[in-house]
Amino acid sequence: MSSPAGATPVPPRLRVRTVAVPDPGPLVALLPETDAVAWLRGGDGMVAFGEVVRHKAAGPGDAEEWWTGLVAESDVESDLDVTLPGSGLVAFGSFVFDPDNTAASSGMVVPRTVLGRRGGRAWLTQIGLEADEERPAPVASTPPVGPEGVRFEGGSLTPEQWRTAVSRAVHGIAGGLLDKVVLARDLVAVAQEDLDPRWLVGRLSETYPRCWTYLVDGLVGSTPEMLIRLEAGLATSRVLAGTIQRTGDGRTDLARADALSRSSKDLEEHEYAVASVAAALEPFCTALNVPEHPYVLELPNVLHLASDVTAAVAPGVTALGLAAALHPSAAVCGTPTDSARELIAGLEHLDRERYAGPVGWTDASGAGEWAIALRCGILDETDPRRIRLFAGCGIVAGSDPEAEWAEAQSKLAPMISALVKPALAKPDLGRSASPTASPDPV
Ligand SMILES: C=C(O[C@@H]1C=C(C(=O)O)C=C[C@H]1O)C(=O)O
Repeated sequence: MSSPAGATPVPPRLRVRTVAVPDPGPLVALLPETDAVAWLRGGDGMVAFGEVVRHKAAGPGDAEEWWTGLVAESDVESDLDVTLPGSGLVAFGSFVFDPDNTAASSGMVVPRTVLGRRGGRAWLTQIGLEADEERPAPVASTPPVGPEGVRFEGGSLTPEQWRTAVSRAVHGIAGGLLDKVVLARDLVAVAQEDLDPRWLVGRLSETYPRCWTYLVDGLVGSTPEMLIRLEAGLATSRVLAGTIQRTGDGRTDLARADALSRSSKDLEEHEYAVASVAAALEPFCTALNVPEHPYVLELPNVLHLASDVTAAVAPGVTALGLAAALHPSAAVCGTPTDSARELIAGLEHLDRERYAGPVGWTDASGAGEWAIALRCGILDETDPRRIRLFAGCGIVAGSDPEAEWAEAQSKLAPMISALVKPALAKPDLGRSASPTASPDPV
């Protein structure tokens, strides 16, 4: 079932049943071969399958309106003794980066079956139209198959053209046109056989347990950046900007983390991103906490400057509503937003589609998580052997095109490693290499 963007059809009546279940083991092993949805982090999360309702949304704001109507019409029963975010009625979605410059579309899907785990509790939700019969519980499917013979094709710009685009952006910044712009590039991977997204989800979630690994409508990746998570009135945004590649040598990486936390170029780039998130959150909050200094987030491939912005939100505010207000942040677009968006359209020569847009889920209470779709690829709908990978870099006055190229390459590494056997990525050490480390509350 679907509804065109902009129309307001009568929402269907949904019957939703959530029951507590014994620990189902690794969630990723339960993904079916088709119609699979995944949202995983450190063993917790949700896997979902089947499709009861689909909504082609114009953006998160329109999706919020549609969702409110659907929730009002649904009949939800749960035997859980506590309310677990994500249990009961839930929808997953992904949104394009720039609706004015894409051939792709945004959408939300209500799955038929959801298996979730959080903090040692597991649940099963089954969703159907009122007239539907009871469905049997899911059974494990065949094991995922790794890709063979993957080759890579160049993206929409050659390396030289992309570096020239970066130089032009630096020039524009020096000329006072704008302060920061994020430029992305793409790379196409082609396997000998159809790609199995479950394999990619498995590899990504295993290698990047501190990131949010997602699979929604052929968009697959593992992002370290949380646009907005809302739970029990508390909103959290993990803002990243400012990056340095890891070398694999502990001492060198420690020195790099130290250098990153003192780099004026990276701190400036970070400041724009934090300011954009704080300004967008402000109207929805009763209290807002913006850390004064970033910490260094350590991932297997890169180190990032990171700030966790937290806010107490006013009653009635939802995760989707906040995502609508926050996207696009300066972490993936630039400052000022409109000039950056215009420059991106002029310089990138790339349809970002859903790369760098919000991806995540909402539940009936309005709680949810909307991450920024980074470190990802979009499976080709017409040729399932192909996937387009994306990565971008924040460009400020002090950016060097050669260094930005290398940075984008290291941001492509998670997807490239997941596609190419055996594993290339190093394990996540699960701690910060930074002398300015802070705990990991998100
Ligand atoms: C744009 C990407 O990443 C963003 C840009 C960063 C940077 O320029 O330092 C860091 C994290 C993200 O906010 C990407 O991964 O594609």
